[in-house]
Amino acid sequence: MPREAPWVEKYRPRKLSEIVNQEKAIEQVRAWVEAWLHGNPPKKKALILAGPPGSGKTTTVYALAHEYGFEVIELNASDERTYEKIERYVQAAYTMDILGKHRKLIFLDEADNIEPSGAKEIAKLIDKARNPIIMAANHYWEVPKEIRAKAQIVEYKRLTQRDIIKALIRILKREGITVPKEVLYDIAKHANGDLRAAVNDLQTVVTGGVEDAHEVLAYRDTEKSVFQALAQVFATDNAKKAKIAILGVDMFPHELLQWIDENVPYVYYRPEDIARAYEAISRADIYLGRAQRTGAYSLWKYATDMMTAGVAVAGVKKKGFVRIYPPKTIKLLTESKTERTLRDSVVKKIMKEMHMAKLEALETLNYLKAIFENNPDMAAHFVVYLDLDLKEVEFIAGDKEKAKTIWAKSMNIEKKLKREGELEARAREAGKELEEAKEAAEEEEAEKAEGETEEAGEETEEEINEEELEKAEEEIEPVRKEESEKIDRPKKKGKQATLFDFLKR
Ligand SMILES: Nc1ncnc2c1ncn2[C@@H]1O[C@H](COP(=O)(O)OP(=O)(O)OP(=O)(O)O)[C@@H](O)[C@H]1O
Repeated sequence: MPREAPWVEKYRPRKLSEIVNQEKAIEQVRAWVEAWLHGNPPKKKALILAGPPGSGKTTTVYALAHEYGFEVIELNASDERTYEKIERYVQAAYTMDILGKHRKLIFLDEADNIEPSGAKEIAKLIDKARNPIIMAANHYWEVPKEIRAKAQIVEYKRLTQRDIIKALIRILKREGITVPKEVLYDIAKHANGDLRAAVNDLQTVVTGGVEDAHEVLAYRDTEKSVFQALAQVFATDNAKKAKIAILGVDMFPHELLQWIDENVPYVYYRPEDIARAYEAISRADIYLGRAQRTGAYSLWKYATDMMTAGVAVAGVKKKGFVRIYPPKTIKLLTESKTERTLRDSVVKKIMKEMHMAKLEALETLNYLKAIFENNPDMAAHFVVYLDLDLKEVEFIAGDKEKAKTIWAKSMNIEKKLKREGELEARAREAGKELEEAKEAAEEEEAEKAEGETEEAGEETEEEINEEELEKAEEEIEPVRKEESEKIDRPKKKGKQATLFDFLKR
């Protein structure tokens, strides 16, 4: 069955006037481009359209080209050969030539991704440009400053939920379909100002059946970045772009692998391409297995490179809209949500108690899983140290029976610690008594030396003092003994504690 064109392309506005709620930006772009066309190139020969994803920047460039008769030369800023390519085009005449070819407009997307090393050269090219250069960026301040200095900024607003709903209704009318109002509200809310995300969600919901809409959107909310990241991985043939796409996805590599694994057959259609993609996946799987067995987590990087870049370049992709499916192995939505919540709460505890950054804490959690699986005694110490609850222990151990054993052991440690606390208090008390007895004895000694007391009285008092001393010594002895047997706990506060603090013991 041929796949339908993505609605984000099908319904991309062709005219500047159709672009929603960016009037001021459009006005600035028009004035700038008209200056070029009137033979009076603006002082700043480049524009930076800056604003959130899915707010209409790319759409503006193409609508502008359409209205004013430009040919768009689209270049990607992260491409290593960008400089060479721009150089080729900036010097081309911008007026229509006698063969009736279009004027050229250079569009440099992701200008916040330009290699800093090339920024100076590109800035020089802007000075020499004979064609309009328009750049787009989500983060204006991440565009290299040499380039910012040469370009005029045009700001794009984040679209409101109202703008998004209006745009979605327009699409539905043209498709001749209706969708319940609540679903539209839900989509607009989840989109967070990104109309591209909203249109993709609408198409997903309509294709998959409106009855599942709420579930799909809820899933999408928690897994937002993975849907977006995978759509990017599967849309590119560029290894570097595929690797960059998954940065910031809050997931372990083996989870991500399941997602990629699930979606390969929907992206490729030729058997040899599917085989190549699975070859990359199985190599990633081998790296992950090795990392798990040996603890060499640096292998994660190779694994993620294989599953992203390796899969992205595996062959010819199907054309059109890519719907990303969640892996079947992550069964019920609720289950995965609970697991995620548990994982987050454990990671937070590791970060707090061990003074670690999130990434490090995630890695530590991996070690903890191995410890909980193989060494219940050590695991029990971690339970106490991190103040984990039973659910969290079950999550880390991955097995209810193991979790019970660890939990019972941790209770014993808690009890011991509690006794230790009491003993410490008693030792402090006994120490105090000992001090007092010593002081009294010393006083006595001094009095005796001065010969100011009677012999009989001296003896009685001396006997009492010695008795007190002995009693106090007796009391303190078991406390000292217990003290020396006390469980060693790594210091909680101050310097970052590592797993090695435990493993060294
Ligand atoms: N202001 C808008 N008016 C109408 N449609 C819009 C608007 N903004 C975005 N869209 C729609 O959303 C989709 C994505 O828009 P566009 O490619 O222009 O986003 P962008 O701002 O360039 O995002 P990014 O920074 O991610 O490249 C397009 O299909 C377009 O139809």
